[in-house]
Amino acid sequence: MNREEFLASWNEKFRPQEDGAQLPPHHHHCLGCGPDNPHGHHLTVHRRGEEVHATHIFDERHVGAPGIAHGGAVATVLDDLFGYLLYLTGGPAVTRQLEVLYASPVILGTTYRLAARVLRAEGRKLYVEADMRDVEGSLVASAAALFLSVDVTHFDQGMPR
Ligand SMILES: CCCCCCCCCCCCCC(=O)SCCNC(=O)CCNC(=O)[C@H](O)C(C)(C)COP(=O)(O)OP(=O)(O)OC[C@H]1O[C@@H](n2cnc3c(N)ncnc32)[C@H](O)[C@@H]1OP(=O)(O)O
Repeated sequence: MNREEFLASWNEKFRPQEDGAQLPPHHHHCLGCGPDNPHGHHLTVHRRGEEVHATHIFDERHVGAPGIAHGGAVATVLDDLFGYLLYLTGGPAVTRQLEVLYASPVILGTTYRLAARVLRAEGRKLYVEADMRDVEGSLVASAAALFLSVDVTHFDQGMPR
């Protein structure tokens, strides 16, 4: 896929998405959600009203302390989930600042439920928050982030020359 096709395919993702819809991966090799990334989390995300929701199980590829997910892997999933809110806000943005609260260990092989929402938008700034809970509903992690909207040409910086 050349540069023009790549950027066009991303623009296409920002069409309005119905409530309940499964949202498209950012791209096929995205670490958070790309189906073709063997090291990735393969996150599957749905729109639920004005939130985005996912269910996730961390595995041995994400290990930190034995049997427990690495904090960076947890942050990756939360950050990627924030990236799905962009389908609701309607345009590309990138993480400028991310803060994660680790409330309790995230156990490998265990199902967790994640939800993210936009708190407010101020010009280019998008303030977002997310939580991750076990199936009983107890909080295991939460995150707050500032995303800044960018033009699609921002992503040109990473395109092969
Ligand atoms: C086609 C699209 C595809 C979409 C897919 C995308 C998702 C991909 C997958 C998603 C995966 C998940 C996501 C990922 O992994 S995204 C990947 C990780 N993130 C990045 O790579 C971003 C790297 N950073 C940058 O490129 C630049 O810093 C950006 C572009 C973000 C801003 O550089 P720029 O030069 O443009 O901006 P600025 O410095 O003039 O600042 C602008 C304004 O912001 C204010 N400000 C700054 N900091 C703070 C702060 N902490 N609290 C409050 N305010 C703050 C600042 O004062 C100013 O305000 P004002 O003076 O204007 O009022």
